[in-house]
Amino acid sequence: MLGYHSADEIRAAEAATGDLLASGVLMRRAAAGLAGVVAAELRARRGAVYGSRVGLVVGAGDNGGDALFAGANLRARGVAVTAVLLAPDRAHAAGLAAFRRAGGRVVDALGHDLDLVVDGVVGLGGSGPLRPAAAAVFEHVRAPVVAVDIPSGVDADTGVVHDPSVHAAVTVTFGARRRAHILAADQCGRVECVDIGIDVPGARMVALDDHDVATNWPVPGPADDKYSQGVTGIIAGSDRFPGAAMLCTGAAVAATSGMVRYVGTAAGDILSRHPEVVAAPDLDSAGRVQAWVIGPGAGTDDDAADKVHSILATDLPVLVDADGLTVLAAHLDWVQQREAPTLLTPHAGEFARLAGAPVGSDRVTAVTDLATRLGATVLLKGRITVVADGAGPVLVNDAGASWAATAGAGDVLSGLAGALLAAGLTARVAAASAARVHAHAAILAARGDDDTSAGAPIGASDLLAAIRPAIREMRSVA
Ligand SMILES: NC(=O)C1=CN([C@@H]2O[C@H](COP(=O)(O)OP(=O)(O)OC[C@H]3O[C@@H](n4cnc5c(N)ncnc54)[C@H](O)[C@@H]3O)[C@@H](O)[C@H]2O)[C@@H](O)CC1
Ligand SMILES: Nc1ncnc2c1ncn2[C@@H]1O[C@H](COP(=O)(O)OP(=O)(O)O)[C@@H](O)[C@H]1O
Ligand SMILES: [K+]
Repeated sequence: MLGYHSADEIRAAEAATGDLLASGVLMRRAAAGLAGVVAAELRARRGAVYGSRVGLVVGAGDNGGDALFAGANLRARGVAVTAVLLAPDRAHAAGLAAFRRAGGRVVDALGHDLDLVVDGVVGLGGSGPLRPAAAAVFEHVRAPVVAVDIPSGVDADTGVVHDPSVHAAVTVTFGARRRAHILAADQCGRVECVDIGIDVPGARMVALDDHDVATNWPVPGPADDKYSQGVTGIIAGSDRFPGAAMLCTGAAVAATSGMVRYVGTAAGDILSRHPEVVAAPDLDSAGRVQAWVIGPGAGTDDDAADKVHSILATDLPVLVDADGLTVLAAHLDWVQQREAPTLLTPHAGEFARLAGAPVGSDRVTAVTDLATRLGATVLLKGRITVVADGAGPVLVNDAGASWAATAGAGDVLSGLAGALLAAGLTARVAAASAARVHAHAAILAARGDDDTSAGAPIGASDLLAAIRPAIREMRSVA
């Protein structure tokens, strides 16, 4: 599990070091770590550090100070280092002196023959987009960028990527990861965290890793039978959308052992593809389950609404998705009154219906607020999945690729997460674990049989077929 911290948490941890901060020791450590990563990057990209060319873009604060001290360190390793100072009068004085002493050159514009560019414009102190002077410099940069702390123009806490902003190949951070490092993962590139000897508190934002997912994933034990592992109930599909029921039910079958029950009009299609599913025409004859998934392709008419109401009136864990969420938007009290766990899995449009306003740029706060208001766990879909229950740390998952942005992929996700709920995982862990396996399955499906493949577009059926391989791969690391 990796933690991600807010700018305030980092600043407090730095301040708590007292002298180390005031004397500049923290900055020297940060700069030494930064120079080490830049050197390793040069070695990897061109085979040698000595004789390579690095450009620094230096802002007015300590972020620029890090870059200048690192520049001095790189000079000592035989790197030709030039620096553009965006605010020459306010550049970090000690850093600039060290840089000059080491033979670094201050220039008006970066050369075109650089091996790497270091973005030391702004870090935690930044706000808004890159300002025009900085943007003008980066407009001509073709070399890969190593960002100091955070790519400039990216908000440290919300991960909002302003325009313009820096797109980094590598981001080097200090002491602990910032929230932007996962919320704007694509903009940050590879993130390297350098130890500078600060103590950060437990993170309020975390990401499960493959090992966490694998150890939580329910698999049958010696004493298990088909009932003991939790039976998943699925209410999905309609005459218009039978496919949603197939995808959702198929995902639940693939996710866990035990049993999946299905209620709805797509029973014929489902049984022909998944004969292990136990289907029933209505709720009364459905049999017992340990968690329900309701909504994918299920329609929004009165009958569909009645079903959502009845299911939410049970004391079982319930996952509501898709059409179920549209129904729910007019009856939020059905969720607010519940004692049992409720997991809602909206995409941005469904989120806006539930919350009464668009997600906005601060996705984490928006999801946390809705979860708190409803007393439910909310999973907001997208490249970066955000899961909040208003109580514990927010769980975030970076899909790492966007192949899952395809119709029906959400139905697969709800089947997966619902099966984990039925197996007894908490709503937050079920949601985050499902998101991670779903994302990995999308990558495997896009890659096909060829490990080296750059990938090709997939449909949700391909994603479904890759669920088991994804679980296998994750379990093999645990
Ligand atoms: N405090 C410490 O001891 C340490 C701080 N460190 C570095 O210090 C950074 C924080 O330094 P500061 O608090 O001085 O702040 P920054 O250097 O991040 O930014 C402050 C400066 O950037 C300007 N600025 C703000 N937004 C801008 C934008 N969008 N475009 C262009 N310029 C903009 C501001 O006017 C201000 O002059 C961290 O991110 C980290 O890189 C590290 O050296 C680790 C130790
Ligand atoms: N840009 C993206 N990158 C990665 N995954 C994405 C992206 N956009 C959407 N997804 C994922 O794909 C699925 C889409 O779900 P959804 O929008 O509900 O589609 P549908 O209702 O057609 O199934 C979700 O699991 C979501 O997290
Ligand atoms: K930066």
